[in-house]
Parts: sequence; C-alpha cells; structure tokens
Amino acid sequence: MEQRRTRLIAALDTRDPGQAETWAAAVSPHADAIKLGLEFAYAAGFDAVERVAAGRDLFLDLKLHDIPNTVGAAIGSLGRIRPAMLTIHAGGGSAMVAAARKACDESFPEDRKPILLAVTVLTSLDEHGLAEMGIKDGVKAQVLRLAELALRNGADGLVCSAHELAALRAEFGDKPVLVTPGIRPRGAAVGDQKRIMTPTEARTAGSDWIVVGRPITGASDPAAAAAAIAAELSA
Ligand SMILES: O=C(O)c1cc(=O)[nH]c(=O)n1[C@@H]1O[C@H](COP(=O)(O)O)[C@@H](O)[C@H]1O
Repeated sequence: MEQRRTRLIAALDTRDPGQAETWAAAVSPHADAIKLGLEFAYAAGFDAVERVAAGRDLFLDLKLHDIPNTVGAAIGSLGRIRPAMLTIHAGGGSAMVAAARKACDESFPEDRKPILLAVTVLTSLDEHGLAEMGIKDGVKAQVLRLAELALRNGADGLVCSAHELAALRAEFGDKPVLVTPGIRPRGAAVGDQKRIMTPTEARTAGSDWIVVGRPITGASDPAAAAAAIAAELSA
C-alpha cells in the first residue's frame, strides 16, 4: 500500500498582522498551508486574514457552532476569502452541518470550494472533560458518533486527535480528510493540549494533515522549527 503523504499546517495564532505575515513568510517554504483562526480574525479582522492568506493555502479555523441559518449565512459571507479549508463544530448537529455544506456549495466556485472540516472532540479534552459534560462512554465513542453525523451530512473531513485516526479509518475508510492538531515534536511543551502525538506518530497513524502552532511560533527560529517537522513527515 502506498504511504499516505501527511502535510503540515502551521497555526499562526497571534493578534498582530505584522507578526502573522512574518511567520507566514518564514514557514511557507516548509508548511503546506497556514492556519488563521479566532484570535487573529477577532483582533485583526478579515481584511488582514485576506492579506496574510494571499498566495497561500489558508485553513480558516472559525469553528462555527450556531443555529443552521446563522452558520450558513456566515459561510456565505466568506466568499471573498476563499479558504482552502474551513471548520465547523460537528456538535452543532445534523442540520447545522448540512447548512454549512449547502453554503459551501452555493457560495464558492466549484474549483475553489473549501474542504469542509467538522471538529469532533477538541484535542484539549480528555475522558474527564467529556464526563463533565455528561458524555460518559469515552473520547473514541464520541469522536466516532460525531464523525458519522458530520460525514453523513456533507462534511468532507474531520478534525480529531491522532489517537482516533485508526478507529476513524477502520469505520469510514480512506476518503474523509483527517486533520490532527495536538501535535508535539518530542520534548515540546504540551500546554493545554490533552490528546497529543508526535508528527511521526500521527503520520504512521494515517493523518492527512497535522496542525502545529506553538512548537513553531514559540520557537526561536520558526522557519527551522517548521523545516524540522516537515523533514520528520517526509523521513
Ligand atoms: O480546529 C483546530 O484546528 C483545532 C481543533 C482541536 O481540536 N484542537 C486544536 O488545537 N485546534 C487548533 O490547532 C492549533 C493548535 O495549536 P498548538 O497547540 O499551539 O499546536 C490551535 O490553533 C487550535 O485552535
């Protein structure tokens, strides 16, 4: 079987457009896409998102989670940004995911439709965190449940931790795009993440894309940190 190519998304979490542009330029030779999310969009605005993303593949991580009409309309407002990937929360339910699918289909040209990704269980949560919300049968069961809901309603892929990749591939096959944050090169600070793996482990487990933020942006040389992770993925 051909080895899956695992690609790198660099998460550029900052409020500062100048910093985002500097990081984007530094990591772009090594990362396959950049991610801008809530911190940047709220602080710098969508014009800045558009500027930093120009000429680059953008993972726009807004993690939309609202009533179907609002989520569909929000996606409809993103047309000028043309993200390569876009996130919603699978926990918004079937009708919300379906509304997001419809909005993607109607708001973007056929050849520039974003990959619609449904976040299953955040990588900052563990069994205890889920139990606090009344979900008592564990992370894997919840990820599989939300994955089924999201894929059935039109999501192209899922955001999960690398720990669930094997179960998701066994259940849903090769087609869904599986994106895994919570990636920590050996020895890197874990921070608020709970379900982590190294780049090599995530690649071996079948990740299509890994998302790495602070291990790159917090490094003294972000370009070198991104290059080292890219090298690890292609070793
Ligand atoms: O959707 C995401 O990208 C996401 C989902 C998830 O479950 N966990 C998660 O960490 N993320 C994002 O991935 C990035 C991880 O950043 P670091 O922990 O700094 O590597 C952040 O921008 C998070 O918002």
